[in-house]
Amino acid sequence: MNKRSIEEKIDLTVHWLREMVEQSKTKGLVVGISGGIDSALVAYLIKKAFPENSLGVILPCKSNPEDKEDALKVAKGCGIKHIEIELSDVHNALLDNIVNIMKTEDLFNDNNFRLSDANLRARLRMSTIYCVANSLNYLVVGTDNAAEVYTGYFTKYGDGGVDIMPIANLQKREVYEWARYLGVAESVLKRPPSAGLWEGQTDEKEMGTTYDCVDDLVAGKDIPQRDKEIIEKLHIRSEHKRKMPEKPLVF
Ligand SMILES: Nc1ncnc2c1ncn2[C@@H]1O[C@H](COP(=O)(O)OP(=O)(O)OC[C@H]2O[C@@H]([n+]3cccc(C(=O)O)c3)[C@H](O)[C@@H]2O)[C@@H](O)[C@H]1O
Ligand SMILES: Nc1ncnc2c1ncn2[C@@H]1O[C@H](COP(=O)(O)OP(=O)(O)OP(=O)(O)O)[C@@H](O)[C@H]1O
Ligand SMILES: [Mg+2]
Repeated sequence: MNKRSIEEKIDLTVHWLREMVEQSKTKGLVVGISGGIDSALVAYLIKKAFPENSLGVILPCKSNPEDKEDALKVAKGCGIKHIEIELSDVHNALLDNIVNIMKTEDLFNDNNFRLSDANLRARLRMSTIYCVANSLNYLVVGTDNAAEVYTGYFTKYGDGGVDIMPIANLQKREVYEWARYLGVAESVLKRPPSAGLWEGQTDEKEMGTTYDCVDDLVAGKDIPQRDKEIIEKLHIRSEHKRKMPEKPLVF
C-alpha cells in the first residue's frame, strides 16, 4: 500500500524532474499550457523544480478564447515565465496547401479529415515547443496521465511527442487532487477535459467512456462490461503509440 501524502509525492516528482535535467545535461523545462488541468499541474510542478529555468508556451490554434484565459490563470497562479505563439494562420496556410495539392492529385478524402486537421494542430504545437526547447537547451515536458497513456488518447508525435512524462503514472482523479492541492484556479479544475481540437470536443464524449472508468480499469477494479470493451479496444488499437516504430528483422 502506498501511504505517501500528496505533498510527499509532489516533492518526489519535483526531485525527479531535477534529476532528469541533470542527467540529460540540459538547463530547464518547457511545457505547452492549454488551460486544461493536465498542463496546469505540469506547469506548477516544473516551476517548483526550476523557478528560474522553466517556461510555459501558450499556443492558440483556432482555439476557444476561454482556453487562453485559463492558460494565463495557470501561468499567473504558479508564476511561471510564459510566452504566447499564435498558430492559427500557420495552420490555415499549411492545411490549405496540403488539401489543394492532394485535391490536384485526386488523393483528397473528406472522410475523417477533421481528425487530420486536429492532429496537425497538435503536431504544430509539438514542433513549436521543440523549436523553443532546442534554442534554450530545455527538455520538453509531456502532460499525458495514466488514463491517456492506456487508451492512447493523444496524437502520436503531437502532444505525445515529448522528452519526459512526469504525470504518466497518475490517474486522472489524482491529477485533480494534486492540482487542487497546489492551488490551481477553480475554473481550470471545473472545465471538462478537452483536446480543444474542434468545437465542442470533450475527451469523454469522443472516447465514449469516462475517466472514472479508465482510472478504475487501470487500477484493476471492476467496471461495466460496455466501458471495459471500449477501453480495451482503445488500448489495443493504440499499442503502436507506446512503442518505438517497427523495423524488419536483421537479414
Ligand atoms: N498499427 C499501427 N502501427 C503503426 N502505426 C500506426 C498503426 N495504426 C495507425 N498508425 C499510425 O498512427 C496514426 C494515427 O494516430 P494519430 O495520428 O495519433 O491519430 P488518432 O489516434 O487517430 O487520433 C488522435 C486521438 O487523440 C486525441 N487527442 C489528440 C491530441 C490531444 C488530445 C488530448 O487529450 O488533449 C487528444 C484526438 O482527439 C484523437 O482522438 C495513423 O495515421 C498511422 O500513421
Ligand atoms: N492551446 C494550447 N497551448 C499550449 N499547449 C497546448 C494547447 N492545447 C494543447 N496543448 C498541449 O497539449 C497537451 C494535451 O492536451 P490535453 O487536453 O490532454 O491536456 P490539458 O488540456 O492540459 O488537460 P485536459 O485533458 O483536462 O483538457 C496539453 O496538456 C498541452 O501541453
Ligand atoms: Mg485540454
